[in-house]
Amino acid sequence: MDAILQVENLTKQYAGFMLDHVSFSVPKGTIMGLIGENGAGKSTTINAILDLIHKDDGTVTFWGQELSSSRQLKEDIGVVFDGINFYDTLTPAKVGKISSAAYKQWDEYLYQDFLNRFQLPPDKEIKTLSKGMKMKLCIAVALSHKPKLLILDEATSGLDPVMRDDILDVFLDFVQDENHSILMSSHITTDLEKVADYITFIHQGKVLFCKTKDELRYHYGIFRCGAAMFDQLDKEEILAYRKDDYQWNVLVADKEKVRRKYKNAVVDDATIDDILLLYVKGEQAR
Ligand SMILES: Nc1ncnc2c1ncn2[C@@H]1O[C@H](COP(=O)(O)OP(=O)(O)OP(=O)(O)O)[C@@H](O)[C@H]1O
Repeated sequence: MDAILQVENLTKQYAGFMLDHVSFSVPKGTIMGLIGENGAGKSTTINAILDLIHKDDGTVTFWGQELSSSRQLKEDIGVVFDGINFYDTLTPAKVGKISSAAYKQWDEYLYQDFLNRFQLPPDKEIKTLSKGMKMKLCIAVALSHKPKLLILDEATSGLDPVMRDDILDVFLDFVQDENHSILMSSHITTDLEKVADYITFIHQGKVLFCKTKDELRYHYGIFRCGAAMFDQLDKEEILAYRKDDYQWNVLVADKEKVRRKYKNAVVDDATIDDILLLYVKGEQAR
């Protein structure tokens, strides 16, 4: 697997929280979704990857190289956070001018195209833009310096569904070039269901799993059953479970096997939200 980004044993200790030996990699031409409950450690992971916070341990390599002061690496990585970091009195046009001086690979034509596509008025001060417009501006800037890797931390959260859909198409276009990849954290798991190739689930500072989205979609399922059936279940087949008022909801990694083994079993497909909820709010079996 040819990885653009490789994270190995990334560790960061805060009082009351530890990012604990987080490892995953983002292959070329793919989108990696980072999911997890509030406070799971997604932003800490992204900040440590980008060297914005000091890591206690672990290595992060981009194209097989550790992030250093290398200017080229900074050109090659586009970053968007949930929050704007441009001065309020700038306008999108001025941001373009500043960025063209800051980035060797800046493509003004592409930037103007994004301003049009995202319906961003070039001459309005940033302080007068809505949250979603500011977010679109950040995405336009990140893409216009022609990075090879985009790192997005909750970058689509302020956007309405129509604009999110447009932006997701932009992301899918971006990874059509097989030398490009995206790492994106999001609580909007339906967005990840649409675009991600892989999902890394961080729970309480640890990677719970890193899997292809198709494995989750085609193999994971939720077995709904009563107490008697639950007691009979082979515990090896259970990933996590939770009891509600009427039944047991059991997350299984191979829904077809369970369907075959337990006749008349009700086994639903599992969405990423279902998986997250069962792991976070339920009991983990192994
Ligand atoms: N600078 C800091 N000092 C101390 N603790 C911190 C600091 N930054 C983050 N934390 C703690 O680290 C933990 C993980 O936070 P982080 O922001 O990485 O979570 P997250 O998964 O991105 O959450 P959310 O989905 O809410 O954005 C939290 O308990 C948070 O309080």
